[in-house]
Amino acid sequence: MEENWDTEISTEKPTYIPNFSSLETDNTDNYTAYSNNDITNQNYQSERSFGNRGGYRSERGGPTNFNRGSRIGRGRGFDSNRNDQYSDSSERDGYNANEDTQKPFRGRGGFRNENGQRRGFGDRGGFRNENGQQRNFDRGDWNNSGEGEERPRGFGRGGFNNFDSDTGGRGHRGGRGGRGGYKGRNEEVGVESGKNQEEGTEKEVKKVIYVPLPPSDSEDDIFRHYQSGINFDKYDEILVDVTGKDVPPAILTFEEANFCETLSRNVTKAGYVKLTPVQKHSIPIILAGRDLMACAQTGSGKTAAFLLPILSHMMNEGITASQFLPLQEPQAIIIAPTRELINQIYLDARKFSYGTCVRPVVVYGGIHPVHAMRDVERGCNILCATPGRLMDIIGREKIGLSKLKYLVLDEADRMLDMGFAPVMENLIGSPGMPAKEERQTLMFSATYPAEIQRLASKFLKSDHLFVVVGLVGGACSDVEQTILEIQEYRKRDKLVEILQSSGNERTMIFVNTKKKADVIAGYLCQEHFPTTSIHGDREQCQREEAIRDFRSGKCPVIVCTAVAARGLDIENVQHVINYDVPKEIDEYVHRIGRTGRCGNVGKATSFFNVNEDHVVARPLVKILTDAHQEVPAWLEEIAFGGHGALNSLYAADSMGGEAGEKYVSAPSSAQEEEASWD
Ligand SMILES: Nc1ncnc2c1ncn2[C@@H]1O[C@H](COP(=O)(O)OP(=O)(O)OP(=O)(O)O)[C@@H](O)[C@H]1O
Repeated sequence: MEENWDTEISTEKPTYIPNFSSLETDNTDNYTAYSNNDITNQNYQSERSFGNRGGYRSERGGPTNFNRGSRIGRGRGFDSNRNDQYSDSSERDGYNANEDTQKPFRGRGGFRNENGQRRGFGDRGGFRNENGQQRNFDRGDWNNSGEGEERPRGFGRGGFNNFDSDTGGRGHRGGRGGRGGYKGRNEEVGVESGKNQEEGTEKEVKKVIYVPLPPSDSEDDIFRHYQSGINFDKYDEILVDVTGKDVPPAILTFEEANFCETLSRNVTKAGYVKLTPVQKHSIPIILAGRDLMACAQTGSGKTAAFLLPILSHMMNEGITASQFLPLQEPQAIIIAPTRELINQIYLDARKFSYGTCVRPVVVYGGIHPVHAMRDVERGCNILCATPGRLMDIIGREKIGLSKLKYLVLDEADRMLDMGFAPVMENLIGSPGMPAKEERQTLMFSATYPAEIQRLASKFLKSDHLFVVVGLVGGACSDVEQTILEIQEYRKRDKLVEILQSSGNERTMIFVNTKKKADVIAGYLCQEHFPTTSIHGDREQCQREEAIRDFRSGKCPVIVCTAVAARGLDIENVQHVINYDVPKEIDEYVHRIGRTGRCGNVGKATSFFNVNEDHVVARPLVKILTDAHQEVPAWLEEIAFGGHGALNSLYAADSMGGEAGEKYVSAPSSAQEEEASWD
């Protein structure tokens, strides 16, 4: 799990993504992975980095020269010193993440891929290890602290440092030479000392170098929103069920919520005129001080359902942020499973608290920890955080819990599933965390598996309420769902065919593995669809750039893994394509919920490969039926017919052969590598 500050440093190797610029005659990068633009306020100047010289072999086996003869391996560097000043690097300059010096590291950049092709993101500069000793990467040092050993490898100049304690020794062996070192995702590049420079503590800090651009302060940008759609009023027809005792009556209008003037003004400026059902029921429940578990379909306004009553309380109490206190004690903590989602929630909190003294702050993995802590120090009433960062910042005693009144878990079922539950347990057991009787705990999601509902009660008061709008786990009814039965080897052509016929529609394509995300994004670029991608192996700056490019329409196609399945609210996503059907039906519901939001209509197409996906056939039929969608006869047959026959009928698929050929079980691509959450 990525969110732990330390494990984050030690994640897997980044996936290589080719630079497709040479495919375009005008030499513009469609694939934003390593676009030649200045991609962040970090002033990355990666003009010549990241290329590869050789061809890129497509899955079909044919060599595909994505980047013929691009200028590579010169390692023009970038400077992320704290003042965000661009280091006027020479062509060989490397990368400087040092906060105290502006001296750029010299990079002669080189990195060989698995085929021995040279790539160009390198540092040639020295590097100090945890003991403050200079380590010289020039000579191919390799330190894998996961294995506690140090051994030289054939890295040419430069080295590779993998602090991965979990995946240590994963054999990044050989073939990665070239001048300059390869910078592992979160390694301490250019850090003078591995010690924490804050307050002289001895705790080791593994440096993450990304400092995101502060969001725009312009009122227009803060309140920018998209229009609710033609089906917004139909939300009122959805049945709502509230379980529990002494249920506060629902409100029907914003006026009934009795928000203070500033909050009401902000709600209006955000374009909210009418409440959605989840808001009608949740707002009075939260205002009444009750614990809540709420379930409502994707895109139906759950974020405002918890933010508005919390902010209303805070504003009525005249809460103001205390600036420059080393220990901040927020009144509310909001947790979400992915970086992009928590950032989005933060932006909503900022919007609704605009013009008040309530200060929301966001901390998440992949950004510079010192930057995050400084931001917290400036005052923090609402802390929006991913789980690992939250625990870290609490552990560093930058955040105290004594004033905590609201604990919100967005995507609560995800926050309580096996991946995050231990962190959540730690959180509620943290010193100073008010007992559940003393705080208000709020959980929101579109899906709640039964076992998660049971687990949730551990976090909630016994008199909590459960609001269900529609069906628990039901898909958004505004999304037209199509399931296509298709064999694996035909998926790509089908994808291209769909994209060609859909013009410039903003499309999210979901796959089950990070590697596949790269491959499909690359393939689409090659086919001249401006495409970007987001997955857990991409650097945070690249992830954010990918979302920016998709939002702006610069890249109307984005290939995603599960990191983008939940919560993201992007205007005008017209089509979601499940290139791979997810292994869990709840994820299907979240994925297709990236379209058809806020009363707008959308469509979702899923490539159903019987060999891989038969296990979800039955729940999928239920989802389609509940959402009044057409259920293909063949899918019903798979769901409810004898499955034994299916194996032989469809087995040949994975081999690319005719049905009826001898079946050889191939490992599921989804098993190969589960898409990381962060
Ligand atoms: N009452 C409202 N009037 C107009 N727009 C609204 C209203 N409530 C929410 N919205 C807008 O609807 C969109 C979807 O809201 P939100 O992201 O909160 O959905 P969600 O239910 O949390 O979805 P998901 O389950 O995918 O996380 C947002 O753009 C939000 O600003």
